[in-house]
Amino acid sequence: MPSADWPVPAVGVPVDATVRLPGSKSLTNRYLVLSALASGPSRLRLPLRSRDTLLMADALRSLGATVEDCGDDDADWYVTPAALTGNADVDCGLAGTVMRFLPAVAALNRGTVRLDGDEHARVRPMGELIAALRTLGATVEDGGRGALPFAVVGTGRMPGGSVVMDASASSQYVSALLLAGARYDKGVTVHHAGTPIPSQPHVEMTIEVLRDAGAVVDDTEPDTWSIEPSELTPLDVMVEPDLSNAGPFLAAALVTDGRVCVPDWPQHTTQAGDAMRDILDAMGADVRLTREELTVSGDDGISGLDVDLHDASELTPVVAALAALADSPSVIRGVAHIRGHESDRLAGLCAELSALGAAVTETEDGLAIRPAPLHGGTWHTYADHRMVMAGAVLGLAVEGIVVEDAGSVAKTLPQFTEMWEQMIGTTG
Ligand SMILES: O=C(O)C1=C[C@@H](OP(=O)(O)O)[C@@H](O)[C@H](O)C1
Ligand SMILES: C=C(OP(=O)(O)O)C(=O)O
Repeated sequence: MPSADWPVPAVGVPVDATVRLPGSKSLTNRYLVLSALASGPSRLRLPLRSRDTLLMADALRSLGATVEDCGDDDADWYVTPAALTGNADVDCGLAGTVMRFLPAVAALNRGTVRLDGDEHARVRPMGELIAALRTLGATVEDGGRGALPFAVVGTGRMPGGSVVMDASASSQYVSALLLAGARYDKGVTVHHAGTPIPSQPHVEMTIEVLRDAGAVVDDTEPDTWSIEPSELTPLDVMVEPDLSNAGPFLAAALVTDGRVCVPDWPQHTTQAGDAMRDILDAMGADVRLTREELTVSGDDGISGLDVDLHDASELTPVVAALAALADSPSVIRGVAHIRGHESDRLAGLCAELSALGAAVTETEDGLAIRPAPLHGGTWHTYADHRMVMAGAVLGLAVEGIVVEDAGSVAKTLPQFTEMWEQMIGTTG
């Protein structure tokens, strides 16, 4: 994995490849948290091993849980919970799931947990979650910043109860309180008050995995979620492939008029990345899902589209790259909050696509992209894995794209550049 610049290999012929994706980041980190809070050991089969999930495993270890390799090729994780106790320093890296989920777990710990992360992690939104944790009974020392770094000072139990918060900056605030909430004395009721919560499928994912662990969750009222206090049962789960990480590979089929097949695409899933099937279809691909695999084929260019990515905002960089290569203009809406993702994705995509020759306008909640002939150049990535993936998609069609700091893709897919080169290498 290059940590420096990556000249994206151009491809002269249609790709024709089967690409097997490692496990979902969002599922792996939820399963890790639930396993560490469960009443006995759990087994996670084929979890994702990437920077975000390794940081989560380390964070839970520092609170007392054991996370060990097991299974064929040591590909699985065996997680043994323990009483959460002691003082710890947690590195959140740039992982939203660690910086949001872990404080809600740390509130159950007896001792002080100090959390910090990458430079950009310190500007990712946290304030509403910190305030909500305080309302539910936690002591959080943040020097009034409402952001990393901060410390959670725990007594070994957390009262819980009801809280109103504005989760319009990130669905992860709601997921965090629910994931830990079954272990709070009174459980948790969260009511969201604000503009519509983004990335709603991720909340549905949280509820689904909690129910798998025996939790009782009420989601019948709009914008309100309640979890009863209860034990969590140990898990034995196979982690689905990461469908958001599949996005750039599937996009390659459309860009090159080729064919890309992803085995084990789930028939039912709460992963937001599943939305890529409809997006690719709307952009002109032939998309077929069978029990065994998803196959995407392109054969006649790329159509622009008008799409609301509020529910699947992590797909924005790759969809924007496709839009810049399309035959007609596109509008991406509903993603104002991704200014608070790993980088300010709206500003970054606008600057980088414009620098290659596209006509891009940043709107209040998205991007308007008018394709134009693109030229090569450095694609800056702002330490953002999905910017690396977007640069790779552009490089399929535009000669001379150099993706800066491609190593940051390790956040969710350390093997990305090797997989990409292999996909191109399997071309006929
Ligand atoms: O809970 C999760 O696993 C995630 C929730 C979403 O966050 P936001 O609600 O902040 O968009 C998503 O974009 C992120 O990649 C993963
Ligand atoms: C937004 C993302 O990640 P997170 O918020 O989990 O760091 C992402 O993976 O696109």
